[in-house]
Amino acid sequence: MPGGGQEPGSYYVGVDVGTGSVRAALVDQRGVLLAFADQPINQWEPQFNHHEQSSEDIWAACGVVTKKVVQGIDVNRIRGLGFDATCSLVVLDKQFRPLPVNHEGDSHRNIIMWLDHRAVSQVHRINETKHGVLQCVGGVMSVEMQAPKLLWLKENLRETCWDKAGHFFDLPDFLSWKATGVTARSLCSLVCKWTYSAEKGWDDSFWKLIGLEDFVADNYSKIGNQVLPPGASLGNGLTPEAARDLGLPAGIAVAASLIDAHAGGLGVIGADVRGHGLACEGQPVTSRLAVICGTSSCHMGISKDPIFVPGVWGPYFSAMVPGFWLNEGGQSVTGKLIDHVVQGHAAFPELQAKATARCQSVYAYLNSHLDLIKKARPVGFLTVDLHVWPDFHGNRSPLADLTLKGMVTGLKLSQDLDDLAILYLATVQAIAFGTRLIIEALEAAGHSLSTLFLCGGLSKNPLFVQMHADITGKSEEEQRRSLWAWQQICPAKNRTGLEIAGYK
Ligand SMILES: Nc1ncnc2c1ncn2[C@@H]1O[C@H](COP(=O)(O)OP(=O)(O)O)[C@@H](O)[C@H]1O
Ligand SMILES: O=C(CO)[C@H](O)[C@H](O)COP(=O)(O)O
Repeated sequence: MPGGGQEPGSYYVGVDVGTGSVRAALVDQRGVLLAFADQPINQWEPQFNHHEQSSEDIWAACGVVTKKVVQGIDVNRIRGLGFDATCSLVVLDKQFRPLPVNHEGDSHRNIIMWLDHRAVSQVHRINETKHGVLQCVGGVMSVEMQAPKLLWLKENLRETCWDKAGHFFDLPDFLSWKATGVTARSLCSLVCKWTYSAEKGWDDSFWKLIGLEDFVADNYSKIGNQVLPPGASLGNGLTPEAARDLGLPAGIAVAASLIDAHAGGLGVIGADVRGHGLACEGQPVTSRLAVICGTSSCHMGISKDPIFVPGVWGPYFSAMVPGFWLNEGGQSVTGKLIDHVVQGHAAFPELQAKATARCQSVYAYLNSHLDLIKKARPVGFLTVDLHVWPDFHGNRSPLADLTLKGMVTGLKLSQDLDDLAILYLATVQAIAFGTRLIIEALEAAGHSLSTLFLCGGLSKNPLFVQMHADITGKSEEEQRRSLWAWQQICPAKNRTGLEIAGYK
């Protein structure tokens, strides 16, 4: 039984729907992690830049992981459930059934994923309007946000999808609806991805100007006209049907959701750093930058007053830490880019065989291989003749240019394991330089940052963490002490951390 020893008073379940998998955690009332489970989810790429998922597939995966983490406990001690997910667009008809977001008419694939870049002409036209709401997303709307995708559906799938649609959800809000039957949306998703304003609500002039006056006409019922702060309790809690699906007791409290990067940012930015002799101890929470690095990387910086950073999303009020403004930098593909570069190399089969023989991940093997070939100088010098520009999927921040492409200079005729290891290193360094570019943009606009706090899959890669310290750090002393890789988020410590920083 998880947690052993003294029976805690209460349990809480958190579900994190990432790009590649669904994860669930069971924690007690102190925030101590008691159990963890993950379950892969399907992704479809029917054509280049079209990325789709299934809401039914994701909900089923949620049930697999929640049932696993509550095995062996008294489920009647479970007090609450919360969801976070990627900001993908879920489409349902008026009876809440999935609708196809593809030309094949496959309604099982009813999600346009966050990294989908199909709506290029739509987002170009939206940005050409120079409408005022664009000042809340760094001046340029991303093709990955919801308005361009909604316009694409109206212009391309009018009969098979748009005219039949009853509900458009951000994925985190779909999950809380599925759990409670409540269609209220979270302030987090609507403010960050839909142009909703916490103080003014929807801006009719924006939706009319871009050709989506449909939403204004029905008072935004399809995209949400009841908005709650993240963490607010929804309706009567978990419905009996959802309780059966998830293996949890009906009626437990279900929280209004968060986008995945915002949940990771909230968990990390308030980390309790006392007693580690770190430079950031006693520094304000606004001097911390949370970097949620997985398939993508999201750079979450908060401030007491709004800061406009050209090319960086936000400023968003109370979208992550209540009472604070949020700026979100980002790199659309980081883990995905490293996987793409490594798996596409001619020496990958040899790498895979050697890593398997050593019972290591390919990244652990590559990291040790780099140490083997680095000779006398620090490993970072191995790429003195090889450089990567990482914008293989456009530049999210701070250049905010979806047309940019990736680049590699310094290639030779050889394609052996050494070449693969050095190309992998150059890619990791390029991503760290991208983070440095985002930090410089944030600081030029008014942020004062001293420490990076990493979480997500890439924070398990010591080379990725070290290159971020080396490339973004200010001095040798600060480099060693300034980066705090928080791989195991423990809410109890973070709650204490937020109290340290003076924020309850
Ligand atoms: N132990 C590890 N070492 C190196 N890279 C890792 C490790 N674990 C996960 N990753 C990378 O992190 C990315 C997935 O990040 P994760 O946060 O787990 O998922 P998601 O993006 O779905 O939220 C993938 O690119 C994967 O290769
Ligand atoms: O835009 C987002 C957050 O604002 C996406 O949800 C995020 O970039 C995807 O996260 P991950 O890389 O963990 O799958």
